[in-house]
Amino acid sequence: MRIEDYALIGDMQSAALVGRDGSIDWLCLPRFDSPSCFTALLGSERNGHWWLGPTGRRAATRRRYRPDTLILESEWDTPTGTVRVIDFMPPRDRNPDVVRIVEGVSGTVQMSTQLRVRFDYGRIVPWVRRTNGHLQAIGGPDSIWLHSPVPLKGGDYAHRATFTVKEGERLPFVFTWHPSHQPMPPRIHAETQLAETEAMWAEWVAKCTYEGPYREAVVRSLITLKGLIYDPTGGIVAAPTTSIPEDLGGVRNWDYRYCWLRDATMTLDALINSGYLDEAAAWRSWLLRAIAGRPQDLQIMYGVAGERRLPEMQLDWLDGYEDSRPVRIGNQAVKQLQLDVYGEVMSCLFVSRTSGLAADDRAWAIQRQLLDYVAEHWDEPDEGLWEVRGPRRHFTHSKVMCWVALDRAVQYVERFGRTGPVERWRELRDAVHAEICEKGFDARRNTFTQSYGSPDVDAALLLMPLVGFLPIDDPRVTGTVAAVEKELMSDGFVLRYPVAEDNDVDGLPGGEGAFLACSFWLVEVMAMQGRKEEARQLFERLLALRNDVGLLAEEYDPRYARMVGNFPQAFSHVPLVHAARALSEPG
Ligand SMILES: OC[C@H]1O[C@H](O[C@H]2O[C@H](CO)[C@@H](O)[C@H](O)[C@H]2O)[C@H](O)[C@@H](O)[C@@H]1O
Repeated sequence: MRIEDYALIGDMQSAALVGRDGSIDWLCLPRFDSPSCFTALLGSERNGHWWLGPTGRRAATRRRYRPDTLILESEWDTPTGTVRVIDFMPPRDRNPDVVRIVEGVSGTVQMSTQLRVRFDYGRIVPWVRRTNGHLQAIGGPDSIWLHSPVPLKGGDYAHRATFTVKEGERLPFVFTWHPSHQPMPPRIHAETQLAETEAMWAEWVAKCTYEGPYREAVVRSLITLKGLIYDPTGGIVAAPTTSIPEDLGGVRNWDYRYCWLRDATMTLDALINSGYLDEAAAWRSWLLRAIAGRPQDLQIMYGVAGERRLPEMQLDWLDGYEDSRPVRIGNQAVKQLQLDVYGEVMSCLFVSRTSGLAADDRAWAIQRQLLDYVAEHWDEPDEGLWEVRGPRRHFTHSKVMCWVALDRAVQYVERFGRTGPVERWRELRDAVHAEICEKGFDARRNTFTQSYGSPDVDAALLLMPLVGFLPIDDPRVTGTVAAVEKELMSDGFVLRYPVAEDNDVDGLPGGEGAFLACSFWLVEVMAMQGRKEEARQLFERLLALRNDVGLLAEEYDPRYARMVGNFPQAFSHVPLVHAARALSEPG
């Protein structure tokens, strides 16, 4: 199944991917980063899945989300009638549930279901038993119950049923996880949960303040971003999946089920600009807990509750998505130095305050500590925002974001009357600016470069005018944008940096697709340059890459005309929201 054949359902603690054929191929419970119980996405059905659809198994005729919700409706037209399956995960009171309601739309349709639960990322075949007609699968710490309107029969380590649904009938299936040492959880009422889930989403969407063009795409992106927030703590995952490859058949397979400071702050920027301040407040509290301690211990990412150890492992029993191995869990990049995150955190906290979030003395105390760290370490080489696994370098973008950290600190003091060594920050800000313009700029080619003295450009340089480092009409910015457009375009979309089998920009073998965030950044830059028509055309080409339910992966590979990388990806949906806003501005 292609990445774009999946839709997302979730309960803001975890999420599932539902294929066009009605198969749930990915689900981690109880949290985003828990071991999965359905892992067909990264292996085969034998690694766990739950299929439900018309007998014979085929792709849905059409799918959609119920307007302004994360409730999926898949419909199949068959020779005997039309059937709809409504899939959702109700926001949790206690145990996580996946609800699937089969609804007869017209005629009579024969349906089938097949359930293979495999705990621990597709490895543990559970012990399955039936109690009062309900099915329980139990293995190690995990247990699930399936309450179904039809009995499922076991065989070949799977459970199956075939049944018919007539026009007007509604048959609810409820799948509930709980820790195996606890008793069977109380059964939920599917239809009540459906009504409540729909009301919850409608209420959330009603708060959206965005009224500009492309509103439908913006709202779908905002709902997707909200679905990536771990509600109990306010942490935000970069994506709900691991190891969907950036290079089909290759090794660029990473676990994104964690809270990157970079991705999370960018997500918040999009939400704050669209009227969602509660999420910013929850994340600021998450941040204060996660990074509490010594500033030198700050990590670039954490678990959703602020966990610090995210050891990277390879799951050798899984074949990988289209043979893309290894499948990894955990992420070794947690140990990297990425200086840009200081600028992203400072900028996000500044924007939160200017947007109306109440002052918090603890937040300012932490910001001062972060500033102390920047002041001491800004001139060191780092791994940069792309998390290269090669040697550290003086990445120009990292230095620019150190400038942002200092700049926002100065503005914070000026605007909100906070105290701090503002004169020292001003001087350092100007010194950082001068060094970047001297060492990060190639006057001969009239472009900033990926790192000091590098022959390459990098799409992250597009952020320079967007963060206010230089004005949009500065000739050095104009030259850099032109260089990115000349050197990094692939089929009209933007690569993050040059990647080829024979170069070593990121220390990894293989190539990759166009990075969607970078393509959206170019839309914003073009709009700022007054190239509105070109910007609009690129934006609409990007919108056309979204799948049938409006979702984007991390990258798009023009070689195969397919989405690649983890899915759906916050880093792609965030700049979509910003780019739409940029297109709505006059001028
Ligand atoms: O491509 C190599 C790196 O890929 C991942 O990092 C990317 O995803 C992060 C989460 O969205 C994002 O913050 C980062 O900017 C991207 O480069 C992966 O997590 C890394 O381990 C890997 O080295």
